[in-house]
Amino acid sequence: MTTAILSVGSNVGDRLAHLAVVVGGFTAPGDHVVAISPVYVTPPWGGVEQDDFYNIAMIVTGRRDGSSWLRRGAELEAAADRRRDVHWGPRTLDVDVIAVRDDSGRPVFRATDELTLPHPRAHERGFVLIPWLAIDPTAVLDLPDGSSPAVADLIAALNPAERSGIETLGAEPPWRLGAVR
Ligand SMILES: Nc1ncnc2c1ncn2[C@@H]1O[C@H](COP(=O)(O)OP(=O)(O)OP(=O)(O)O)[C@@H](O)[C@H]1O
Ligand SMILES: Nc1nc2c(c(=O)[nH]1)N=C(CO)CN2
Repeated sequence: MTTAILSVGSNVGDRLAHLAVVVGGFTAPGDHVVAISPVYVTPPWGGVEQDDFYNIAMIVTGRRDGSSWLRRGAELEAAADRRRDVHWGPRTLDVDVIAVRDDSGRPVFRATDELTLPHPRAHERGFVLIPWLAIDPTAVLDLPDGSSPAVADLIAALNPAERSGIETLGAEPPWRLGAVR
């Protein structure tokens, strides 16, 4: 049994419906959605001019290792007709595995092209950190060097430009809001 933090984003088509594919997508025996953040409207990160994203963070548990969380994310991306065109460009659905813990709560580290854990750019992305903090106010990002910066401190350390413009969506999403654990 592992616990994963997922970051989910969409900026093409029906953004809420695409996020809902992931919210409802952990149906295998043993999978459990522990928490879902509010939906945040976030300006595009990474320098490509494109529409705003809707982003959420989720905490999920299941009988999966890191690769299996990544594979399930890719299946759900495919269900939303995700195409890989422009690097950091527009997409119907993107599922990133931010961090994984084993059943003893120990962080899982990986450094392969297929899967790097924790996600190597998580610490610099307001669209990942702000939703994550909303469902786990004591969250830390365990790093391979042994440090564990608090997500709240990583947000405080962001360039204000990386933080500004990230707002919760006013409308209620089509699933139950908030931390569910
Ligand atoms: N922690 C991770 N979460 C998701 N994908 C990862 C991770 N580590 C490595 N990858 C690999 O990254 C590849 C490219 O992913 P993708 O096309 O979604 O990149 P991106 O979302 O454009 O950029 P970024 O990786 O910066 O979020 C995937 O095929 C996957 O194998
Ligand atoms: N705001 C925002 N910007 C992004 C996002 C995202 O999910 N949200 N995903 C990207 C590719 O991983 C690139 N840029």
